Amino acid sequence: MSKLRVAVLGAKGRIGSEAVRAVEAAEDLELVAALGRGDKLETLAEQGAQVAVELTTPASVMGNLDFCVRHGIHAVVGTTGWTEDRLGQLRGWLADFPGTGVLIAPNFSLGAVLTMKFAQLAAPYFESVEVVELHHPNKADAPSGTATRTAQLIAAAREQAGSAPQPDATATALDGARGADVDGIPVHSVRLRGLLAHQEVLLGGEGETLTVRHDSLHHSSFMPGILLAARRVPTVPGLTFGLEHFLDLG
Ligand SMILES: NC(=O)C1=CN([C@@H]2O[C@H](COP(=O)(O)OP(=O)(O)OC[C@H]3O[C@@H](n4cnc5c(N)ncnc54)[C@H](O)[C@@H]3O)[C@@H](O)[C@H]2O)C=CC1
Ligand SMILES: O=C(O)C1=N[C@H](C(=O)O)C[C@H](O)C1
Repeated sequence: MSKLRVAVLGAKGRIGSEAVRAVEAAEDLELVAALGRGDKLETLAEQGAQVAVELTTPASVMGNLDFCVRHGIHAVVGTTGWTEDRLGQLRGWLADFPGTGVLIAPNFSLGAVLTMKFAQLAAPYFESVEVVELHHPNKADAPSGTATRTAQLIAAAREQAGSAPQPDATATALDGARGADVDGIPVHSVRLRGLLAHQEVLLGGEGETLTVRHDSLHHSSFMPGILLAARRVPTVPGLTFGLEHFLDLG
């Protein structure tokens, strides 16, 4: 059986370099390109890449995906910075190339995907919900893509359940003291040497709290999800947001 031809974009980065090793080690995948900043995207077409794993920066991801979609190269995207505007633009490109699949995963680790699911499930049953994400200090964006997505899912679950607004008597606060507001859910970002990627969802009700916590201790935690997505994305045309849809947890 022929191997799936995979390229990695952002191949010299923290997660990209781990992805290069993971693709090389997978018996059913062939690494046909490993591109860093400044390398020519044409290499993807020249090398016959079928799937591009995009792990770059919010500033680079749209240009890379524009190229991939126009060349019928499926994409698995871990890069953060997704807004409704960007998603709309990407959907527009995909509409012109209907056979092409793009998966955007705010987080490729199974534990993080389950954290989001558990938080979404629990959110309507508690009066208060806040998200704390903790990352290495080299991370460029805050809040994390995972925390943003988690808060959006929590907010949607609470709206659907008709939950009351969260109790909060704060009358004065220093800027930032109550975190960022993502769809009404406070999200707090910690940047600390020694950490990699961690998240807690704190839920509070009368006389009880529930904490859902996940820790990525090494970039290897993201690799099974990336490999699964690379294998699956050619069979799922259009835009998919969230690895849970490829895990049948959707
Ligand atoms: N979805 C997930 O599970 C995960 C997502 N991420 C996200 O992935 C992205 C990268 O994270 P890190 O590896 O920590 O950052 P990093 O800064 O270590 O790596 C990014 C790399 O992309 C390169 N790059 C920039 N523009 C490029 C272009 N046009 N073509 C090719 N390479 C380009 C940079 O030179 C750098 O080597 C971030 O947005 C981060 O939040 C990180 C870990 C897990
Ligand atoms: O930059 C990181 O490291 C990570 N980025 C993603 C995010 O912003 O959620 C995924 C994970 O948290 C690691």
